[in-house]
Amino acid sequence: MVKARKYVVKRHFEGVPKRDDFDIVESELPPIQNGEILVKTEWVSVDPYLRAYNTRFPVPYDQFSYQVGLVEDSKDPRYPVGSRIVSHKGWCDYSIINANVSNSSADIVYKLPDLKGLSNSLGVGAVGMPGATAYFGFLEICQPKAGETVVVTGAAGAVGSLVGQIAKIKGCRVIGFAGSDDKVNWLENELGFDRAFNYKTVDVQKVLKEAAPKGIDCYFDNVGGEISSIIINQMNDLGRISVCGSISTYNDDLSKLPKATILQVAIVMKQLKIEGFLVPRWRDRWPEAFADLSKWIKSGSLKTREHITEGFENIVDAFVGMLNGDNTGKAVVKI
Ligand SMILES: NC(=O)C1=CN([C@@H]2O[C@H](COP(=O)(O)OP(=O)(O)OC[C@H]3O[C@@H](n4cnc5c(N)ncnc54)[C@H](OP(=O)(O)O)[C@@H]3O)[C@@H](O)[C@H]2O)C=CC1
Ligand SMILES: CCCCC/C=C\CC(=O)/C=C/C=C/C=C/[C@@H](O)CCCC(=O)O
Repeated sequence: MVKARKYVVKRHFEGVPKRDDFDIVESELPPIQNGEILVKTEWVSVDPYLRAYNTRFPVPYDQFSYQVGLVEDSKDPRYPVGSRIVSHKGWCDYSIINANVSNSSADIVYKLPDLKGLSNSLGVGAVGMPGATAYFGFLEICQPKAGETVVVTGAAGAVGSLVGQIAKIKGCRVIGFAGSDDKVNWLENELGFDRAFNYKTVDVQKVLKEAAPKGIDCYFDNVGGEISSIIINQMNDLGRISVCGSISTYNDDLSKLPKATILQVAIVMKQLKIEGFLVPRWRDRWPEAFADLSKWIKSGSLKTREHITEGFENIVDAFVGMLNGDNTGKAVVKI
């Protein structure tokens, strides 16, 4: 018998999530049946969508998220003992998975991609869902061309740091916004962003006029809110905006936020293309992204950084820390 622990969300979050919004539930797992695998969690992901999706589910619910795990027992020949998988089993230390049974779009399980000797944690980061988000959300929606100017918000995070570097690989000029001077230094001095700014301390409109004198062709929007309105109003005709997320509002009551009428004139007059997306749209094609991303990481043209929290009992702290901006690069928890 294996003793397993999992986080259960017991009440909807109000504002910033709290440790007391969760219970840790312990149980003894039964022996596995035909078609099942027993998985020991090694890396757990904490992501903004866990906050954004919270009110969509009745409580209590098991906290889902991506994780990388080691197969410890197997009655499914596709996933032998000793192999590693990525699943959406979330914040638990052991789980039993039947990859043949899918009750919802959240029942995700696939073999950990070939990481060519890189850390397995990349399976929930640059070679996982956030990597696919940056790759398809930017390349498919922005359709960048060499020489164009690209702006990225949330630029020092899991998705944003990859988008900026992919844009450089495609020959674009890249400007990033992030929430601390250390993050700005990392973007400019290690990742090769042409310019980066601390959105908490600069006049965004002013620095953009100076850093993008020819205007902005592509905007990858991770944060929403006022900064996005300022950026969109400085876009060139026929510019493309990929709306990935709006983390600046995830802890807010949306009914109390101002409406963004100021954007509509810019969208019409500049003939902008603005498109939101959810990365599962391209799930069949994620392996394409993973092949390019792992190749770029191995060759040194794409750099990754992780903000690692240790310990199952510290997952909520890691989650809240990520929402507060503690992370540079991908926030992950080592179990
Ligand atoms: N559409 C889709 O399919 C997907 C969308 N996403 C979205 O992409 C975005 C980035 O996700 P991810 O890379 O995983 O997370 P990050 O690694 O970027 O972590 C979140 C970051 O958000 C920033 N942040 C927090 N509050 C604010 C605020 N009020 N204003 C501006 N920035 C803030 C913080 O950085 P800082 O210090 O710079 O403020 C923090 O580090 C999110 O909006 C997420 O929901 C992610 C995956 C899939
Ligand atoms: C059990 C619920 C999850 C089912 C879908 C399974 C996997 C999710 C996935 O791969 C990635 C999802 C990312 C979503 C990101 C959304 C945010 O950026 C925007 C959310 C805004 C909002 O809904 O308020």
